Amino acid sequence: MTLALGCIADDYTGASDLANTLTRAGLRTVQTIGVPADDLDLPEVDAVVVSLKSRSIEAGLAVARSRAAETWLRGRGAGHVLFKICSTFDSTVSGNIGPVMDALRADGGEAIVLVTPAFPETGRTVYQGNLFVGAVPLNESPLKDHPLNPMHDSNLVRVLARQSRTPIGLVDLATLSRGAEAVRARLAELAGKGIGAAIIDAVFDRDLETIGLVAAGHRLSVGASGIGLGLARALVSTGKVRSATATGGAHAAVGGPAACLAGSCSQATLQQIANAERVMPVLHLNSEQIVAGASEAQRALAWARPQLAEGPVLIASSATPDQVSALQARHGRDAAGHAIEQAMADIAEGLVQAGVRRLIVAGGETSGAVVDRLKIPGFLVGVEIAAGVPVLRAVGAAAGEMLLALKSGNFGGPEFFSDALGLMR
Ligand SMILES: Nc1ncnc2c1ncn2[C@@H]1O[C@H](COP(=O)(O)OP(=O)(O)O)[C@@H](O)[C@H]1O
Ligand SMILES: O=C(O)[C@@H](O)C(=O)COP(=O)(O)O
Repeated sequence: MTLALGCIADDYTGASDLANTLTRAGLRTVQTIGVPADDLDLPEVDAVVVSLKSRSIEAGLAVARSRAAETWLRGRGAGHVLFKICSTFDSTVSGNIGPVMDALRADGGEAIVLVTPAFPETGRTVYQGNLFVGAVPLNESPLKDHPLNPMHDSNLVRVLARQSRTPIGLVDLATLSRGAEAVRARLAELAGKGIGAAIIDAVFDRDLETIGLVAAGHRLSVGASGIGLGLARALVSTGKVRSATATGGAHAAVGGPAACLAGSCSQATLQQIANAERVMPVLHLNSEQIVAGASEAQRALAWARPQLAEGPVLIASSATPDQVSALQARHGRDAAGHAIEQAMADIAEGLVQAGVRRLIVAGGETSGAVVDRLKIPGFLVGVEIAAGVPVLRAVGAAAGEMLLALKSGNFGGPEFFSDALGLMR
């Protein structure tokens, strides 16, 4: 297998979002969980997205894991590596976008790296280096209340500079609108001043195509699905990849009981859970009990098991920003998040033991904990449920044939759970 594009995603929902985008743009793509073992049977593909759970871990560990993924991808011929981050630039002052970018840049010997979280299809646009989520700047969006990495600054040049060892520059929309040569000239100018990374504006998909053409001439780029789209289109338009329809075998039905788990506390997910209450039984977990070590997972399983034959169920820990802050004030942010993620993993494991073969998980960190517990080494990409969320078919899972959907907290329409179930047969 010789890869046209190697990708390292800092969480599992983000990885499936990118794998979906690359697939739709004509690249045969597989998503792996971590660096694949040598005996994992991967199909012939153009792109591999290695999923890491590295967004919220200690920066040194995120760097080490990202480097291991990079070595594997480059070893399979990937001339370009995309470090996939969140379209809302989820990170903290200590990382992990800056430290990972710095390390991969040093490894690849890149003078300057293009960085953009723009993903216009989901309302993420960047103008003058400021990230907008829909109509509002990042710091006014629901991301200001994220349980793990609240975002309080929409100026990404500033945000990345705080995390990175290199000075950060800007390629603005006016330059971008003059085309690929103008962008290359601006990058050369910035690199000449010792600037090692540049946030690049992007508002429309056509902007991403210009960015993709320029980025494809480099060894590394950093961004969300939008830059993935640009890179994929560049690889197809320059003939480096022959456009494919879909990776074979991703679409067959698996049947069996279905369940949904929600650990995301995003506004979008809270609305989706409220709407799901009209069409399926929903259990709201007691997060205080989970953190106290009580057997909430067993209670949830006892509640779910007798109902699985009747239809799908949804189990949620999701809470409003005030409730999340109150729990964190009592137990600490990391301890609360970790305990709830592990409870979700316990529940997922129990559900699969009870026969569930179609599983929808809302939340990136939550998905990471669940997929790790289920020991799923990789996914093929199936149909798109909503922008950034495909149906995934597990490859090499301990439980055998399974379909999953890993939903970024912020993605999906108001009826996401029903929409997903309708497509996961
Ligand atoms: N009720 C709650 N109180 C505090 N934290 C919670 C609660 N429910 C879930 N969490 C934690 O919030 C985090 C949500 O992150 P994640 O799953 O990545 O969702 P998103 O995709 O919205 O970012 C996880 O660490 C999860 O365990
Ligand atoms: O780019 C995005 O917004 C998503 O692909 C993503 O990374 C999702 O992260 P979570 O919101 O933490 O699920």
